[in-house]
Amino acid sequence: MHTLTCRNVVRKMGDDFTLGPINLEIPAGTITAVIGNNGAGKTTLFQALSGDYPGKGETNILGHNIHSVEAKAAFSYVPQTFPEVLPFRLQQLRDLHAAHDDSWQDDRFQAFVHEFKLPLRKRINKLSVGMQRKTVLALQLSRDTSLLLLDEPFAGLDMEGQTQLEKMLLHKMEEDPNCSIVFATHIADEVGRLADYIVMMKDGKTREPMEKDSLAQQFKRIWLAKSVTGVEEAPGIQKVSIEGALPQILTNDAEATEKWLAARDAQIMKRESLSLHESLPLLLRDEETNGV
Ligand SMILES: Nc1ncnc2c1ncn2[C@@H]1O[C@H](COP(=O)(O)OP(=O)(O)OP(=O)(O)O)[C@@H](O)[C@H]1O
Repeated sequence: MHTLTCRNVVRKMGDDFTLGPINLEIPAGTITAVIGNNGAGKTTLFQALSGDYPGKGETNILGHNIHSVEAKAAFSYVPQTFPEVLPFRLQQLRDLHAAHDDSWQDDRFQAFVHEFKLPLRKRINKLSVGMQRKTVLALQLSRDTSLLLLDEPFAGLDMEGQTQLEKMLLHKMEEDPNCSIVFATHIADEVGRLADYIVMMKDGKTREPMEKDSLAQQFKRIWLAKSVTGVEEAPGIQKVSIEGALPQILTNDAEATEKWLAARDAQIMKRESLSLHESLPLLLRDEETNGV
C-alpha cells in the first residue's frame, strides 16, 4: 500500500526552472530522505506534494486527491518557511487546532512544549529561527496523521533539538507503523539514522527511490595488491589513488568493478563499504556527471 503517489506532477518556476515530471510512490511504513544539491528542487517538490501550488499532474494521499478534505486531514507539512504562523502565539494556534482539528492530540503537544521548552504566550515572530521551527514542528507533529512531509526539519535546530526530533520521529513510526515520513535533508547522519529509502533530486527531477542499505553494497573502497593497467576505465570507478604502497580505488558499483578486476586476475587485498558521509556526495556528484 502507498501513502503517497504522484503522477506526472509538473510545476514551472519562472523561466529558468521546472519541477518534474515527478512520478513517485511512497510505501506505507517507510521513512524516505530526499537529497539533492542546493537548487535541485527539494522545496519546490515539497510544495507540490503538499498541494501548495498551482501545477499539473495528480498527487494522492491514502488514495485521496491532494486537494480533498480527506487528504488534507491525512498529512502534516512542515515547510522551510512559514510566514503565516509568525504573527500568532503558540497558545492561539494550539487553541485553534484543539477546537477544529479532529487529528489534534493535546497530550503529544504538551510533550513537545515540555521537551522543546516552547513559550506559549510569545509571538512566534519574536522567537529565534530554531525556536520558530520547533514551534511549527510541535504544531504539525501533534496532529495524528499518516504522512509527515518535512522540508529540512533539522535545519537550525540545536544539537539537543536534533536528537529530540529524531527520537520523536522514530517514536511516531513505532506508534503508527503504517505512517510514512518524507524529509529533505543535507545531513548524512540523519539519512543514516532515519531513512529506509533515499530519493535523489537533480534539476527538478527525482530518481527512483533506492534502499539506503544498498548503498553500502554499491559504494566501496578496494585495495589492490598492485596496479592494474586501465583500472581508471573499469565500471563504477570514482577515484584511483595510492595509499602506502597499495593502489586504492573507490567504486559506486562494487559488483561490476570486482567482476572487471576478476577478469584480469587482479588481487584484492581488502575492501570496505563507504560511510554515507563519503557515498552520498559521490552519488550527488555522479548525478552531475551522468544526468538523471
Ligand atoms: N518563486 C520562484 N520563482 C522562480 N524560481 C524559483 C522560485 N522559487 C524557487 N525557484 C527556483 O527553483 C529552483 C529550485 O529551488 P528549491 O528551493 O526548490 O531548491 P532546493 O533543492 O530546495 O534548494 P536548497 O537545498 O538550497 O534548499 C531554484 O533554481 C530556484 O531558483
